[in-house]
Amino acid sequence: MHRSNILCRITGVLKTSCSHRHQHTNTQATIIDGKKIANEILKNLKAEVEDIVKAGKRAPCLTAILVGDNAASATYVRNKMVAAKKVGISSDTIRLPTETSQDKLLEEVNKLNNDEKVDGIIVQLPLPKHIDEQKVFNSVLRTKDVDGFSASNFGLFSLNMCALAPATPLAVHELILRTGIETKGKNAVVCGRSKNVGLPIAMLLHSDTHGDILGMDATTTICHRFTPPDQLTHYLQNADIVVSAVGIPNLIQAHMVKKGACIIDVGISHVKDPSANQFKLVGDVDFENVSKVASFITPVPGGVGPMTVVMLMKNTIIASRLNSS
Ligand SMILES: Nc1nc(=O)c2c([nH]1)NC[C@@H]1CN(c3ccc(C(=O)N[C@@H](CCC(=O)O)C(=O)O)cc3)C=[N+]21
Ligand SMILES: [Mg+2]
Repeated sequence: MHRSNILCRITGVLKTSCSHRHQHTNTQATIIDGKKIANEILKNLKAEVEDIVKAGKRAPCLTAILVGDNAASATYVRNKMVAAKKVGISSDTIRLPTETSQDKLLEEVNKLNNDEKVDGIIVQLPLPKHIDEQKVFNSVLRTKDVDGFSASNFGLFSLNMCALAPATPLAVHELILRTGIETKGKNAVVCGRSKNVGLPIAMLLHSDTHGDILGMDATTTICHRFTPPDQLTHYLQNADIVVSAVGIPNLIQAHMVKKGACIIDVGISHVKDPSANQFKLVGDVDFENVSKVASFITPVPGGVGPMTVVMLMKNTIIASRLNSS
């Protein structure tokens, strides 16, 4: 009984996607301007913070812990602090040396857990090799875990029960939503299976949209390092939505992409720019060529990155409500 229902549904999906196959004649995808959308949302968040302050409460507060001297991490944390300032969230960065012991880091997190003035805690990744990242994330108080990386938040998220979901998946969700494309019953492929990014993105794409649940009802496939190249191409050619979070420049090429697909590029790689003799930021997607096949595409930089920062601000505001009630 159940099985035949499922088969009917699958057949229905196949019929629909064949008869409505996109006849794209335009040659250029719409570029999703993550930076612009991020700035719009930041304005709304600023108004929310103003309301909190008007109600006589202190402004939400975000504290980041940055271990070591990774230049990229310092940039991302700086971007988060700039965004916090824009919306009126107070913020602080605790810098610890690379050789900081795990116990010392856990102690720092615990201090912030117990500090009533701190609403959100970020422990910036990557951490030095001698530290167990998941152990540190699990030590962050659930209601202050604005990254949503703790086992308790991840578990709740998987069950559609969470208050604090991870920021990059939320960013991807929001960008897809704002394209206005249909996601229900569409084929989505996520490249990359990291616990912080790829897996929770797949969780949002596949899950249902009942009530306040943030799902997208897409048929979702996760590809990863053990997906053979020909299979990766096979899955991608059938995908209406592609989210790539791998960190391999030009992994996603035009011939692999279905015409009219929506492409969300979460990759971040720093590659040497031969013309300027400096490093530049690139995603996983061959942007120039894929944008001739896709219907929507995010640029790197200026796509998912700025939206991730915004979602972190949104989580900090949610956390401030959780912590004051
Ligand atoms: N605990 C933790 N939480 C994170 O959310 C987290 C993390 N660790 N570790 C690293 C990744 C990466 N990440 C980014 C944030 C902002 C940009 C961003 O602002 N990107 C800009 C440009 C950045 C630049 O100029 O280099 C853009 O794409 O336009 C990118 C990436 C958050 N992460
Ligand atoms: Mg980006």
